[in-house]
Amino acid sequence: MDRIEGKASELTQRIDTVTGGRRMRRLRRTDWARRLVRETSLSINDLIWPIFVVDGNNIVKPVASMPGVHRYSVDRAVDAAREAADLGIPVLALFPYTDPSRRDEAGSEAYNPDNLVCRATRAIKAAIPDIGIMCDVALDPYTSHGHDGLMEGETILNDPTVEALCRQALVQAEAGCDIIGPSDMMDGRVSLIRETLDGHGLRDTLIMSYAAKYASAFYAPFRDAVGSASMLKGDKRTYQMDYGNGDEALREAAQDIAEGADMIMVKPGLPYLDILTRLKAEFSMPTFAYQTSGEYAMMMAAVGNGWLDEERGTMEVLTAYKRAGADGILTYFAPKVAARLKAR
Ligand SMILES: NCc1[nH]cc(CCC(=O)O)c1CC(=O)O
Ligand SMILES: [Mg+2]
Repeated sequence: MDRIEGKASELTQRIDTVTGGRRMRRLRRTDWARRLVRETSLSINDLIWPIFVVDGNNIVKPVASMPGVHRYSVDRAVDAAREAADLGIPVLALFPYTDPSRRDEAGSEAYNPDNLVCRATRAIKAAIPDIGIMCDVALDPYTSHGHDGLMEGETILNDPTVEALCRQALVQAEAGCDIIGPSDMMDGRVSLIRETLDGHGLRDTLIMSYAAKYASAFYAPFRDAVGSASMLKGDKRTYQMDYGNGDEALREAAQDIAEGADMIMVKPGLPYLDILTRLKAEFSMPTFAYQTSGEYAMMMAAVGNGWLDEERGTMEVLTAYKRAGADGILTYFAPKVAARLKAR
């Protein structure tokens, strides 16, 4: 009775008046309450781990601009896949480092059925059949000019590139790749890739299109990792999207979905969370985000300097991706995050 009749101080009365007595901090007081009302949680099932593969044997070679990230020879990529499967990571995305000697103007190594990515796919599938394998479709790891498409003078040709991409997707799918990820941003490629796969009886191979892929400064360390940084002449702004545009991402995604994409992706991630939210709200498709090499490098540089706590930083950022609408995230932090989530 005392408490009910007890008079709060004048300050408390004023705060009760402005808040209507609804004190927001009540739900934040304890760990159990915070966990109870948390709207979004990150799980191991949300993670796709991109790894770099390289020719040779028993090689695990660090990528200088991405502390903690390595290039693996096929045998060691199989070990990485086993580690990923043991952690419960659903999918591994493979990217090849291609020696300059294997590159040409046409990027023809892209559709060599025995190229590095196909060999890695076959080896991983044979050893660990239950992990999903995703392969990038774009010519940049294979071209001597570092572009995603075929070049004529200064122009990146759309239609002849699409033909090459179809051949690339086919050798990857035939090698056992589960998810084809066209990252090239040519027009019409999703539909022609679907047609090619179906025409070869590969109706179960999934397509995750890089639907909204922006011309970004945040790919720089990746280009180092696949060896195209020093090759690249000019930039990719005639095919990747302009970072000032949001509506265009909706039109891009609408096209890719109409053409048969099973899943769509936004890339980069952190500077484009608004795009992620809009695409998820508009299309209700399985929607993914790529936490790019530049985002990874930025965070790891701060971690290396002692300016950012890696565990807290990664959990916060990856959860933010999910809150924004991502069903999953391609992230170089995947194995570390999965190990921490598993240990909880
Ligand atoms: N088409 C190639 C490709 N696929 C994925 C990335 C970037 C990945 C990353 O930065 O982590 C790129 C680079 C680019 O478009 O130049
Ligand atoms: Mg498109």
